[in-house]
Amino acid sequence: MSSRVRHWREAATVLLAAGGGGGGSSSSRFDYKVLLLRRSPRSAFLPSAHVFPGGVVDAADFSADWLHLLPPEGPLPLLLPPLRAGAGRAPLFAAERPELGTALPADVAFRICAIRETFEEAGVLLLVEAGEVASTSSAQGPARLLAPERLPPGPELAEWRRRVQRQPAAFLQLCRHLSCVPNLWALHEWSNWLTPVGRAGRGGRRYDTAFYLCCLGHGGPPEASHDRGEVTACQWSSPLEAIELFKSQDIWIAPPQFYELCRLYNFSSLHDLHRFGSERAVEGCERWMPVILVASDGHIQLLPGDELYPDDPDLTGERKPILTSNKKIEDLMKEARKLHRIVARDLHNVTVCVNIQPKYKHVNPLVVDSKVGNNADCNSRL
Ligand SMILES: CC(C)(COP(=O)(O)O)[C@@H](O)C(=O)NCCC(=O)NCCSC(=O)CC(=O)O
Ligand SMILES: Nc1ncnc2c1ncn2[C@@H]1O[C@H](COP(=O)(O)O)[C@@H](OP(=O)(O)O)[C@H]1O
Ligand SMILES: [Mg+2]
Repeated sequence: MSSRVRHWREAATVLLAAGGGGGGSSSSRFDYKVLLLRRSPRSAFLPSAHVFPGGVVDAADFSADWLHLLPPEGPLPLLLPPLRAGAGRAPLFAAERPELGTALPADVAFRICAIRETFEEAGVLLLVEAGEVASTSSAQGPARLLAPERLPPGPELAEWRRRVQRQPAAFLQLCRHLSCVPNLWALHEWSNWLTPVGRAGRGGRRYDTAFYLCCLGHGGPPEASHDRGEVTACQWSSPLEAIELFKSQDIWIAPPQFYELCRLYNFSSLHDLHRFGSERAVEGCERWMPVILVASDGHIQLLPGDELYPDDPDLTGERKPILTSNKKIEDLMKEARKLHRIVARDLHNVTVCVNIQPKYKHVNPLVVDSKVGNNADCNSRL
């Protein structure tokens, strides 16, 4: 066993975007939709929140058995494009995990985790035929799902889903049974968020979560079904629809997911989003832990690069995890020149304000709500 003290769990999630159905409204700015899941009100972390599919990584996601999937065809080729020299490397991708023995590289294991969780939580299987792995390339455009005739009949697939929920190692058995491989190549490293200290759920739950982008073309968004347990609803929405549902208080989206939806807002076309995400991924990313600054009339989540972001943020909560000010948000905004922050005036009045250059060739979020015009220095408005 590792002697590492664990202050958080490691997790993976996927921004699953799908288009290509040709059935989208012509008045929509977007030709794709993104999958959001509502968490159970009984969840110990983010109850009832809308999030992307995802969850905690399991030892089975790191299993060396994945390397020998599908004998006698041979080892699963690890064809993930290498990161560019000098790329950002978030700690969860670089960590040694001696407790797992000979294990898969973390950027493969976290992809398997995200794909497994998407099956468990939404019933969507992001697999590729084993025989097609060698010719799978993101340069070909958004990914395809398996043809429906390659899947087991509905009740059998539902039983596999329950088995995987009970025992994550069953996911490898399912892939073996179908002669398929998790489509690692369809997932593109996008970002990495660590739950702020002051936002731990029941039992101190915090998550260091790898966020991937996956764009699916052809045939429109696949049917997603919740599991009546951990997840109580599934919906495909354009970034604008999701943000509007949040603003109208129909749904509540946690700040990191809100930030990422505002980034997606830059892309109205699935192909542009896919091209950007797949080409940018070789730059890697860094871990972001928001630091909470409580003001007199709301709170701000400071992000790296903001002039108020601490030089030495308290990752574990042993020093000063939450900052406080007796000033109003408006004053804290007026005084600042370098902004990278999520401003929450209340639960549903949330704005991302950023005027710094994004690192790792990323894109800044767009500010979607013109009602926040009183924020002087946000980079862009709609
Ligand atoms: C995938 C999760 C880590 C959930 O794991 P689970 O299914 O419960 O095993 C999901 O929570 C997630 O995607 N988290 C990513 C980032 C994160 O930690 N978000 C929440 C931050 S706390 C917060 O924002 C609350 C607030 O500020 O009001
Ligand atoms: N029916 C249900 N209602 C609420 N939460 C559920 C549930 N079934 C499973 N869960 C919770 O979902 C989490 C598993 O999520 P994932 O597989 O995405 O990591 C676990 O949370 P904890 O790990 O917080 O206990 C588990 O307790
Ligand atoms: Mg989950």
